[in-house]
Amino acid sequence: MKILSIQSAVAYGHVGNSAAVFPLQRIGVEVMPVYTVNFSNHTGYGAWRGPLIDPADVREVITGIEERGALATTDAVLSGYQGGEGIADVIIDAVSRVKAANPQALYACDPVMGNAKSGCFVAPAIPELLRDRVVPVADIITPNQFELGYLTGTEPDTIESTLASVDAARAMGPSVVLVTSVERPDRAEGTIEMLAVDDEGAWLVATPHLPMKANGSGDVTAALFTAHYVETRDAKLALERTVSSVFDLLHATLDSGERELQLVESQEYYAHPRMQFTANRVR
Ligand SMILES: Nc1ncnc2c1ncn2[C@@H]1O[C@H](COP(=O)(O)OP(=O)(O)O)[C@@H](O)[C@H]1O
Ligand SMILES: Cc1ncc(COP(=O)(O)O)c(C=O)c1O
Ligand SMILES: [Mg+2]
Repeated sequence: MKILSIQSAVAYGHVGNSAAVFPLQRIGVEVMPVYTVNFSNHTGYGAWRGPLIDPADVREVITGIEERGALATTDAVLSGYQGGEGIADVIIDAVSRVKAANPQALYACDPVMGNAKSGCFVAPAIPELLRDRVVPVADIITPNQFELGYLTGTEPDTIESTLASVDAARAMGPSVVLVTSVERPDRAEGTIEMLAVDDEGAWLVATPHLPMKANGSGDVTAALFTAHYVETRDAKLALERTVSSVFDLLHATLDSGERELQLVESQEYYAHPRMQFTANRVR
């Protein structure tokens, strides 16, 4: 499998492509990482250095890949943190070029905006661009509950209202929706959930809620889910593999006492997910 992954890069730590590429490679995916920013570290530190990449330069890199003939064998495009507002058009254009070369290819958009705790952490124009231009051309989206609410102008809360928000998102274009960090009021105490919905149904999986918030967990989640879904076209199985790997990665990170994801140390959890959680059909 080959994935064109258009995301941020950081030198220190693991978010964006610096979180997505290695787990994908470890499960055997050929990744073509294209960078939208080249930062020293993620923005959660409050201070960082390094450039946003000019959208024209991002486009050039993709054109160069196209000239190698690689788009015809690209199975998926994955996009995440965009940095500047000019990147949305570059992503949309890349998706149409990949789909022209390989009509079977899927586009997975992780609509990175923020989360319920920190609010929005991207440039002000990005959420609207995602909602109005990018998400409508996606096949798969992987919002957290906060991002799902923004995209659909709803307030997902219970399982019923979250499913209704997912239906609103699916009406915008994407047929597959993975909602991360679902925190419905009536969940089992001490748990956090993830919900995957496609044409075949909807599945919810719960794990213990660990006392931590690691930047990049969403980026690893989006990458693994995309690869597993593209491989199996089975939302339940893709969800169970993803949640297994991500939970063990986060647990190892918590145990380490480090702030950054223990991405490399956790490599066996991607290659051989323990499958310790079962997803339940909710529709
Ligand atoms: N504190 C936590 N405890 C357990 N799992 C977590 C925790 N934080 C994140 N996760 C897992 O990682 C997934 C993606 O993380 P999330 O925080 O939703 O992404 P993002 O960083 O994009 O907001 C969640 O759905 C959940 O499965
Ligand atoms: C440069 C960069 N890319 C990506 C992300 C997305 O991280 P997350 O997976 O926590 O949504 C962040 C968040 O801080 C970031 O600063
Ligand atoms: Mg995210």
